[in-house]
Amino acid sequence: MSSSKFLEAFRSIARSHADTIAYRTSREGEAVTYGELNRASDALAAFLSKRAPEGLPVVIYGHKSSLMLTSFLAAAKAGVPYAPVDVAYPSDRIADILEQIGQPLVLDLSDDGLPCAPALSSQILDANTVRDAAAGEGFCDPRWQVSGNDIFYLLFTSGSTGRPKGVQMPSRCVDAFMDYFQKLFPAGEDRVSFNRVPYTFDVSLFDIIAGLSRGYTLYALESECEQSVAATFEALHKSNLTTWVSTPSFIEMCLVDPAFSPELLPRLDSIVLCGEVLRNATALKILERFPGVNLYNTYGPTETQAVTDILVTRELAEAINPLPVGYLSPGVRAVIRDLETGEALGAGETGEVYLEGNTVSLGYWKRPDLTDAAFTPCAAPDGSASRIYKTGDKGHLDAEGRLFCLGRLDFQVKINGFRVELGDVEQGLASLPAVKEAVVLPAERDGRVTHLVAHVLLDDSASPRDFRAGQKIKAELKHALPDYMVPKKIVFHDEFPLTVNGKIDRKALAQR
Ligand SMILES: Nc1ncnc2c1ncn2[C@@H]1O[C@H](COP(=O)(O)OP(=O)(O)OP(=O)(O)O)[C@@H](O)[C@H]1O
Repeated sequence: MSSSKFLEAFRSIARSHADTIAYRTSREGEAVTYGELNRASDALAAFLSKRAPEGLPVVIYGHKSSLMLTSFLAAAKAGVPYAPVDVAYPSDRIADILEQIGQPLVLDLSDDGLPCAPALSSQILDANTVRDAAAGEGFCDPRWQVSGNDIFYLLFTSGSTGRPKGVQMPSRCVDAFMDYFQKLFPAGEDRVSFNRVPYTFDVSLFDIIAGLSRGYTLYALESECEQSVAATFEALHKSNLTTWVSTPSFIEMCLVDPAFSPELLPRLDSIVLCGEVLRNATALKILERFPGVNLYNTYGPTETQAVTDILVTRELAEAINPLPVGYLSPGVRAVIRDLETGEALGAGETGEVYLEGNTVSLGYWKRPDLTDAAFTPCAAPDGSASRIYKTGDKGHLDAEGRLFCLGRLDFQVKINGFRVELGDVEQGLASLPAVKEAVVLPAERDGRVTHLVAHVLLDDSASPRDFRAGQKIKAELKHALPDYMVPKKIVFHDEFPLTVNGKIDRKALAQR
């Protein structure tokens, strides 16, 4: 009988470490053990196996809670794909997702209820109904569980580049991800990982898949804590964290406060970052603040899950700028293709990154057009059917096989006929001594880019942020970049807005 390696690993931990806490929050007394999580997800799986419409994913709507985790596990045990939807999503986006899936069963685990028409779902079950089912005695047949090419989860991309697309991730890919990334989650007593990232963002799979298969306690922040840095720090103080998981932007926000230190997190020994560029300055600051910690840069689009990792040392961060995103997981291969000809390029040559291997998704839910545009069928080394994913990222491999991601190709614009990489302008700005970080956005009129706007954080937050400061930055930038790449407008900020996933929110910045 084929099975899910992840579920087997989780069940085995639940037997050997039944009393270990699997999930807890900063709220006193809010915790669930591995034994309880296993039992509750078995009972809910029995319920879902009768209630979930055949062939459709079940939508799990809510934020962070043990009931969310119970529901994910229950769906996988029942052989039903799950699609997490976060309460932070706007209602039209939620409606779009329900419509795209097509009348799914919805587990509404939110406090305020689903903010869109009930007619978009076949049935909506509230948190109390789900809790009652999870507290029941239903028998969970191990033969129901997802395995092989069965869809384990359906994650909708953020839609920053258009309408959200449902990435279908098969069970065998989740197993391959677990097999590889368990190494960042070494077994040990009382290991605690930071469950900060929303479940709708694939970076959360580090703690859900690698963490839960290793007996880690996932530590989540209550929603109220997420609203302020002071409350976040108070919660972190109670966390006992050993393993940090977040985007670089989120840890940068924490680093601004000197209280973010080993005194706050005395047990922290690993930091896993993913989802965005890890700047050298940030890496060095982390290593200075947390001496002895293992800092990992990891990379991967939702369509492939994370596929690279590298231990970032002080030596590496001082020697190579920008930092590599890492070595590829052994089941995955990267090919760099020329942007014009599509030809495969050699080491050191920059082009578009294509990924192929055992964690590449099957494509988008009910969108064969988009799937065909981004995925090419191919044969895996063992002869089985596989796919190559066209990432839309610019990058190169070095002679050692390390991958470098140099930004998204859709961050490329044309101004007066000149092709400009926004990432190159951002790097030019960030290399000026006065600039800590920069995001460059195109300003458009009638569908044409007229000029660039630079959004800037200054290294010294006390220095003046007036017209003259902007002129000075532009003058300095002209030494490094051609005139057409120099932004016309400089906007200073205290901090950049972040998306719910913890990435810099470029859409929100464009409104400022
Ligand atoms: N370590 C990293 N360094 C640099 N860039 C990274 C890193 N990790 C991820 N990325 C970027 O994030 C992308 C993956 O993020 P994600 O799948 O969330 O898509 P997105 O482009 O942010 O938004 P959307 O959901 O709209 O597609 C990668 O393709 C890459 O551009």
